[in-house]
Amino acid sequence: MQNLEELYQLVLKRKENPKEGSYTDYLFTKGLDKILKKVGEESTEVIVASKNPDKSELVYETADLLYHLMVLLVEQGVGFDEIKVELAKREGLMSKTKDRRKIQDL
Ligand SMILES: N=c1c2ncn([C@@H]3O[C@H](COP(=O)(O)OP(=O)(O)OP(=O)(O)O)[C@@H](O)[C@H]3O)c2ncn1[C@@H]1O[C@H](COP(=O)(O)O)[C@@H](O)[C@H]1O
Repeated sequence: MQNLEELYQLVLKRKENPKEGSYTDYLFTKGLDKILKKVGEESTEVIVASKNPDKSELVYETADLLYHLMVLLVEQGVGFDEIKVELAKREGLMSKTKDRRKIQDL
């Protein structure tokens, strides 16, 4: 089982060492426009799946979207750590916002 960072690292490995028959390699070979098309398609599929009472479809489509997002980040040279740093910054911002709300509520 992979976590998201491990998936990113695997995709990065495919970019650095292309493997014949690999779907990831196929996407990198096709290039940015193809990757963007897939991200668009998978995003739409997440939206459609969200309307379905069966949540397993949403889980499946979310996994597809996350994979294609990892491919996009690697293609664009964005490191996984950059996303972690951005999320960490927001954590700080969110707690400050909550603190401000608490003060306003007094
Ligand atoms: N997580 C994924 C993953 N999620 C989805 N997909 C592929 O994404 C494609 C999405 O299906 P679609 O029907 O939308 O697309 P398609 O018709 O197959 O192809 P397109 O021509 O439309 O691109 C399928 O071919 C899936 O196999 C993935 N392919 C690979 N991974 C991970 O990447 C790793 C490396 O995979 P390879 O690069 O193939 O070795 C794997 O071990 C997995 O962990």
